[in-house]
Amino acid sequence: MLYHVRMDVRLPADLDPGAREEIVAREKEYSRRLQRAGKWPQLWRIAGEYANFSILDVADHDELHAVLSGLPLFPYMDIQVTPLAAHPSKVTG
Ligand SMILES: O=C(O)C[C@H]1C=CC(=O)O1
Repeated sequence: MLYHVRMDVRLPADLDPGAREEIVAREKEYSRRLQRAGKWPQLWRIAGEYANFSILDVADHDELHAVLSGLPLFPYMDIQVTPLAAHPSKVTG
C-alpha cells in the first residue's frame, strides 16, 4: 500500500548540538535502510522548511505505524498520513 506522508521536524532549540548531530545521523541511516529496501521510494525536502514529503510503500497501516514510530526523530515530528488509492484515469503501461 502507498502512503503520502508529511513529516515536520521540530527539534527543541535548546537540544545539545552533539545530541542533535547524533539523532540526525541515526535518522539518515534509518531512512536510507528503508529506501534501499524499497519501502521509502520517494523523499522530498519541502523547500524552505525542515519538513519532507515522502511516499512510503508498505504492507498495511500496521507496518506504516511501525516504520514511522521507529524513526529516531519520531518524538520530534508532526506527521500527517494520507493513504493513496489507484486513480481510475491514470494511464498505465
Ligand atoms: O530531514 C527530514 O526530513 C527528516 C527525516 C526524513 C528522512 C531523514 O533522513 O530525515
